[in-house]
Amino acid sequence: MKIAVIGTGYVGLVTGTCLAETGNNVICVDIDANKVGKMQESIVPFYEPDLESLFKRNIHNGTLSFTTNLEEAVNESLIIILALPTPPSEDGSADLSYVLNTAEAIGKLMTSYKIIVNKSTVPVGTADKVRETVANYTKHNFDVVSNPEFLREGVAVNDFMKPSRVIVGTRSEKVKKIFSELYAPYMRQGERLIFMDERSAELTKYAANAFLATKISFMNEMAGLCEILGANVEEIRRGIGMDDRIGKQFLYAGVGYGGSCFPKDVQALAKTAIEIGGDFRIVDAVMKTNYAQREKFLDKIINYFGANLKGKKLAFWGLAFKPETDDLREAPALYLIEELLKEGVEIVTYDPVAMENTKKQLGDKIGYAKNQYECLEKADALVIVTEWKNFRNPDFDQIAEKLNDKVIFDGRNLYNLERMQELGFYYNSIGRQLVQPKTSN
Ligand SMILES: NC(=O)C1=CN([C@@H]2O[C@H](COP(=O)(O)OP(=O)(O)OC[C@H]3O[C@@H](n4cnc5c(N)ncnc54)[C@H](O)[C@@H]3O)[C@@H](O)[C@H]2O)C=CC1
Ligand SMILES: O=C(O)[C@H]1O[C@H](OP(=O)(O)OP(=O)(O)OC[C@H]2O[C@@H](n3ccc(=O)[nH]c3=O)[C@H](O)[C@@H]2O)[C@H](O)[C@@H](O)[C@@H]1O
Repeated sequence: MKIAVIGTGYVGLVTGTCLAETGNNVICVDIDANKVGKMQESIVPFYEPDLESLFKRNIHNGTLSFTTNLEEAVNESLIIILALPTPPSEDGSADLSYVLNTAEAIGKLMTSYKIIVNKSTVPVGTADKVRETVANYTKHNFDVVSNPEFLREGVAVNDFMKPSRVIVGTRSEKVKKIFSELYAPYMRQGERLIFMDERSAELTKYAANAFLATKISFMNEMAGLCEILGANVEEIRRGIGMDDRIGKQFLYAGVGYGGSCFPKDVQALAKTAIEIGGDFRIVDAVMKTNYAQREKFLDKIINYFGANLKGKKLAFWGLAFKPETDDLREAPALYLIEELLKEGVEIVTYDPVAMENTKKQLGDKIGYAKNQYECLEKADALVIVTEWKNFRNPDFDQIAEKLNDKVIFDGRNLYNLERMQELGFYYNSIGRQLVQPKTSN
């Protein structure tokens, strides 16, 4: 099928590449000429594991191409997928200007029947707004489909190629037939393809993200209880996760969820509830807990140093909002760094892939180490914010040797408490007992 994907971010480029991989002809459009130039030279413009080989293969095969020219893409395609940003507006609702401006442009440019697909995360009623907008500018027939995306950064290709489900919001039988064919290569006998009305599809996306965020905030609250009651949140996680009704995933306590989606989508859902005259009390609590969680972690560091905080040097392992991505949007590390800088703390960081993006944001306000051990040189404590694999089993002798004091604040519970006790570290993690070096008397 001939497909245009508008917006080549994490969602658009992965979608375009994976659709090309199964034999479609995909033309990707982006407003950012610099980015398009890179992609035309076969350079993937961001870090996403497993994307590059598919991306290069399909460019080479001629099934994947890039342009800044929307008209060309609209003319050549039957299906036009919008994978555009929907950032939070000042009041917390989703900003639909990218989607609606593009809908207007498509309406003006189209010269035959098109299927306009919304893959961006958008509030209920957006499909209707897109339909109205396009209709204002064209006399040609078209359908508008809500096809929310559930991929995760870091495993995006796998999530697209083997989706847990694909939601297609449409009432058109013609579109259902076309989408059954389009998604057939990614389905096991089609049982994961779910058709519903557009409004339900739009709300399903928010329900999924808000529910996952709720699991995380629940566990973060539980971690707070564990610290006071002398329990271990990792045992609670294992103990409840074995129950299939609860499930093992998204039960990891930490420094609070970040990323470009959970914070904005949970907030947008709360805003939707307010707009219709109600409120969504659970979602409000989820947001509060999430912000409190990173503040609590910050307080642990501040309280440890007390009056001596100013002038201390801290080593940060991890900057991205989660491992396997260079995305810093709403990354808890950035919040912690900004707050500690205000306290006069010196910060040196290491992240396997997010350093370049961090430099763009923070410049020389912080230091950037070549590797995780250089980062520790003469620091007063190590702060772990992202659970990259290479932080999981480090050389503790080097850590002890390089740090001024054997002090670790671990926002991701990477290490075993007994081991840290044996090694003589001060080790402050999440929802587990504080480990302090034994004092000899
Ligand atoms: N990042 C993720 O993991 C997921 C994101 N989503 C949703 O998908 C949507 C897109 O998200 P991301 O891919 O993260 O965004 P992104 O910010 O990574 O990429 C958006 C792209 O659109 C381009 N763009 C902006 N205006 C344009 C225009 N008028 N014409 C053509 N291109 C334009 C930008 O230059 C950029 O390359 C959002 O609604 C998001 O909530 C949904 C599922 C997962
Ligand atoms: O709408 C979106 O954009 C996407 O948002 C999330 O994907 P993503 O933001 O890439 O990352 P997640 O793996 O969900 O992690 C989000 C945040 O939650 C945190 N998290 C996750 C799981 C957990 O148990 N504990 C926890 O603190 C992570 O550290 C991270 O900061 C969803 O998982 C995707 O299904 C969805 O498509």
